[in-house]
Amino acid sequence: MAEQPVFLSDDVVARFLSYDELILRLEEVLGQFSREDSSEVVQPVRSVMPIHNHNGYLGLMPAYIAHEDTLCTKMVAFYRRKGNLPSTQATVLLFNPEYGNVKAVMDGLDITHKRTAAVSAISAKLLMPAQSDVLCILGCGHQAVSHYEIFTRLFSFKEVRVCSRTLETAERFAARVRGPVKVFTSAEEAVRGADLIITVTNSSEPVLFGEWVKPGAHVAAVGACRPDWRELDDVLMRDAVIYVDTREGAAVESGDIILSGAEVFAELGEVLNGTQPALRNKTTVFKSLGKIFSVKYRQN
Ligand SMILES: NC(=O)C1=CN([C@@H]2O[C@H](COP(=O)(O)OP(=O)(O)OC[C@H]3O[C@@H](n4cnc5c(N)ncnc54)[C@H](O)[C@@H]3O)[C@@H](O)[C@H]2O)C=CC1
Ligand SMILES: O=C([O-])C1=[NH+]CCC1
Repeated sequence: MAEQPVFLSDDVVARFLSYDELILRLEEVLGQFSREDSSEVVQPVRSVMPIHNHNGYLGLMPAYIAHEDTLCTKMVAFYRRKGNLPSTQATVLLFNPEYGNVKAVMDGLDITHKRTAAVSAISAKLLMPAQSDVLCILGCGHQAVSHYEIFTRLFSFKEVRVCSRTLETAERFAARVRGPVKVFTSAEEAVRGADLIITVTNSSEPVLFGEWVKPGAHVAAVGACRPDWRELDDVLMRDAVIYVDTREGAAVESGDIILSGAEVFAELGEVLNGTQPALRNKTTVFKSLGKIFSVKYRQN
């Protein structure tokens, strides 16, 4: 009989996750995923089901890495709502690939926050202007915190600006993070002149407009993960070079790509593999949807 799965709570998972390890691991997996001749990393487009009564969605995200025999899935529930209820919940199951039994059940919230921020940081490493002094974060929720942590750890900015839907949320964020932050009440003022812009809102309408964006800036667009949701306007989508985590996912899930008709230039993994260039001198957008995901867990 199979052993009982272990359960790892969010605080235990948080203790195991380091940004440095995550970046190395995600660069490896993004590259493997994007190799045309490779079935090493199998990750179908997630299936997403609406939770009608609660303005939410449940997404199933299975992944299999053949060369290391890792089989796992994340289940993520995400909501568009105001107030104190959480906007995302996630659980990760790690399987024994030979028998199909579950070896570990992990709370997936910290994984979701840190993994997403780590992939955005990889996009910035590849695509942000060589001289990047000003970081602007639009949206001040959970993802904003993990993005702030990793971006200020990896890069040196002269100024970090934030703006959210309400001044109160932005001020709460500024009080929570360690380090200087300039709170703006106008998104336009926060964005103008920024070298790197991160959108981490739960908005379904554009919050970032091409007219505001400095030529050559890099945008990591993390919210708007539904085909009818937007964070970026048509002008930005038309003028920027668009990078994604997976082309198939972008074609069915990203409202910014589908509704603007923008063409995807490359997957981040293709840039990491050297098969597509990092056009650092152009205005670039990395549209993140959250696909590349895999878990290794050693019981000892
Ligand atoms: N791409 C990916 O891999 C992932 C994407 N997400 C998405 O990222 C987004 C953010 O997630 P969380 O931080 O967990 O959500 P959250 O609910 O903690 O924070 C959302 C923030 O957006 C702000 N906001 C809403 N409308 C705004 C507007 N018009 N202008 C400025 N700020 C606005 C809210 O005030 C709040 O501070 C969500 O859309 C979520 O679904 C979440 C996980 C992974
Ligand atoms: O990958 C992820 O966890 C999510 N993507 C969109 C909402 C949550």
